[in-house]
Amino acid sequence: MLTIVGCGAISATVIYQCYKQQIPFEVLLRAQDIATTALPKKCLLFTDFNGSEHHIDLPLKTNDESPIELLLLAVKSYQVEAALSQVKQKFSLAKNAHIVLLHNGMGTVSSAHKIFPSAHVLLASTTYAAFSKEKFNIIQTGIGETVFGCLKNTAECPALLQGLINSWQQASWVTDIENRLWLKLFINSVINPLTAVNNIKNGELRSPRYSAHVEKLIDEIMQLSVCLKLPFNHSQLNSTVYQVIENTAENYSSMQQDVAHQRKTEIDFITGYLLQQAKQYNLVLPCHLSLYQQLKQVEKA
Ligand SMILES: NC(=O)C1=CN([C@@H]2O[C@H](COP(=O)(O)OP(=O)(O)OC[C@H]3O[C@@H](n4cnc5c(N)ncnc54)[C@H](OP(=O)(O)O)[C@@H]3O)[C@@H](O)[C@H]2O)C=CC1
Ligand SMILES: CC(C)(CO)C(=O)C(=O)O
Repeated sequence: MLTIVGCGAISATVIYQCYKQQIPFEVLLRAQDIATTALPKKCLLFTDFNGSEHHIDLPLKTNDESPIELLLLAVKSYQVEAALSQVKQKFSLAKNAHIVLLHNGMGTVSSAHKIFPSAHVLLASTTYAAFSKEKFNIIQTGIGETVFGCLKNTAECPALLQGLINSWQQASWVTDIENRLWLKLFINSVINPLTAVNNIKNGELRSPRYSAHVEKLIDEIMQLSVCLKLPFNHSQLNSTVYQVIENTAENYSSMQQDVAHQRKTEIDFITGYLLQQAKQYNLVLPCHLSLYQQLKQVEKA
């Protein structure tokens, strides 16, 4: 059984996939969310990319009768540690259980190992897009690709997860998840804070006004990429960043939206993680550091 923590934009995307393909799943919600009137009849309203509405019953996990075999967390990176601690307080994990961390940014694996030392930690990344209109009312805005894998490529895909992947045309198990997460983090570290501090859509980064700044951020990323022995080169990274800017030109980045709605951002797990890694190689990344500090000021205000 797949156990899914929360029912936000991306977890609902996975819940919808399970519902469509009749894959057994259960959902772990906070006590206050179960009690709230915002969850009528324990049902999720999911509007798919074509605009069709689906009322999906949420089978809630409320007791510890059967230990968790496969736990999927698609929560904000800064919520991972607290969510895992809450799971640990109430539920047990099966021997050989797997935990899948699906979020933007990096740096949560150590928390998962600390809280559940004997579980296998898997990672995932998605380019699907969705947002919460309100609690348990999710609108899908983009169909993308979801990849799953294991750090250092040391484990095989567990059967339960393979079942989900087999039924999901736009999902796969990959052997280079770390590189993919780094690439996503590099892209996010350019687009997200720049659009957030300047309060602009992604597409505005194509303007000459921002090109020198984007160039400097990419130069600094390349210095870290070389230290980490990642297989990226400057022109490839540059064209990938501009391709994502082009593809999402009309969108506001998640960080711009978080700032606009006065929510906490994932900056500590994107630029913060980048700076932390750079420090280990005595690398200073002045442009990223300055953008990090600006974002922190904006977040505070
Ligand atoms: N939305 C998107 O289009 C995309 C998002 N991502 C990434 O995916 C990750 C998830 O994003 P998204 O789905 O948008 O975020 P959401 O905030 O919509 O979803 C997270 C959900 O998990 C809930 N939650 C958090 N902690 C717990 C807990 N301990 N117990 C139960 N529920 C919990 C949250 O509740 P509450 O709100 O009450 O805290 C929220 O409903 C992020 O890293 C994001 O950057 C990546 C690609 C696209
Ligand atoms: C790719 C990008 C920048 C799209 O907006 C994104 O992942 C985000 O907004 O978090």
